[in-house]
Amino acid sequence: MTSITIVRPDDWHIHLRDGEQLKDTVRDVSRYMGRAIIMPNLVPPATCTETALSYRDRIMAEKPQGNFKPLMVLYLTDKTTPEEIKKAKATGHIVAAKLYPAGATTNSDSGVTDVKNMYPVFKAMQEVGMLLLVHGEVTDSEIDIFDREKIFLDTVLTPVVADFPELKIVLEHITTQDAVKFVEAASDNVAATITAHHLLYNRNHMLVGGIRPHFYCLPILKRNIHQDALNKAATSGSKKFFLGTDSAPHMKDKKEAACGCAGSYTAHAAIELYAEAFDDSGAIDKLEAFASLNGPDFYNLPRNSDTITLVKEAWNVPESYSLGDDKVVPIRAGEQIQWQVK
Ligand SMILES: NC(=O)N[C@@H](CC(=O)O)C(=O)O
Ligand SMILES: [Zn+2]
Ligand SMILES: [Zn+2]
Repeated sequence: MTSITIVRPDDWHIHLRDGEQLKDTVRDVSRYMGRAIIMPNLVPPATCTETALSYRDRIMAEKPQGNFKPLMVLYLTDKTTPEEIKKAKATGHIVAAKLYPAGATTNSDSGVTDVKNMYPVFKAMQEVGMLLLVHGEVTDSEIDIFDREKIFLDTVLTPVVADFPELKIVLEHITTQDAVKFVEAASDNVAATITAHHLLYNRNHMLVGGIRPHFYCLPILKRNIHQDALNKAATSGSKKFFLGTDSAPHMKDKKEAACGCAGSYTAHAAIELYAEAFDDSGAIDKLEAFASLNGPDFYNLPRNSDTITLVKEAWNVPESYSLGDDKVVPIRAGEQIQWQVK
C-alpha cells in the first residue's frame, strides 16, 4: 500500500452556495481543507463588505469541521468603488476581489462590462494588497467557446498585467496550454489555480458515447493536449500553480436538463481526486507543494501547521449526495477513486 503525508491542503477556489445547501457544502469543504477561498457569485452576489461578512457568518454558523477558515471575496461590478476595496481589506476577512466578465459564467450577470472602467479599483487593490481573482473568458457571441480563454488572455488580461505590475492576480481554473504559458511567462505576481477535473478529464470524457452533463463546467473541458499541459504545470514544481477545485454544485435536475447549468461537484473527494491525478502523472511527490504550500505562499498567509495522510486504497463514490432539499451528482458518481484520506 502506498501512502503519503502532506501539510494540510487549502482550496483556493470553491462555491459553497447559500441557504439550505450550506450545511452540505460546508461539511464537504471542511473535511480536509484548512482554508478555502469562497466564491461570491450568490444570488444576489456578495458585492460589498457587509454582504461578504454576513455570508461568512452563515458559513461559520454551519460549524465547519476542524479549524476550517473561510476566506472571503468581493464580487466586482461596474459600481465597485476604491473605498469599498479599502473597507473590505481592513476587515481582515476579505482577501481578494473577483472579476467576472458580465455573462461569462454561472451568476455573473452583475459582473464587469469593461475592464478599463475598473482601473481605479485595481489601483486601490494594488495599494492595499488585495488579490485580483479572474474568471478568464471573453463573452463575445461570435467567439468559439473553446477559444474564449486564450482570447481573454490576449485582449483583456495582458494589458491589466502590464498596467498593474504590483497587483497580485490569480487566473482561476485554467484550462489551456495557452494559459499555462501565459502564467509561466508573467511576473511572480501572476499565478493560477487548476481544478482536479481539468487534470483528470478532457472534452472526450464529456462528449464521446453520449453527452455527460456533470462534466460540463466553465471554462469548458478542452482537448487532451491542454489536459497534458495542465498536468505538466501542476506537477512541474513551479510555485505559480496551486489547488483550486472550483467545486460548483448544481441540483441534479438543473444539470440533467435540456439546458444544463455549468459547474462540477468535487468537494466530496477533492484532495483524493488530485492525489489520483498526480499519481497518474507519476508525480505524487509533487502533490504537497501544489496542494498545501504554493497557495498560502502566494496569498502571503502562513502554511497550515498540521498534516493529513493519503493512502492508495480504492473506494466507491455514491451515486449522489444531499444538497439541501435536493441532490448533487458528484464527479465519479457510482465509480471508484483510487486514493483516500486515512
Ligand atoms: N465553473 C463553473 O462552471 N461554474 C461556477 C462558476 C465559475 O466558477 O465560473 C458556478 O458557480 O457554478
Ligand atoms: Zn469561473
Ligand atoms: Zn468557480
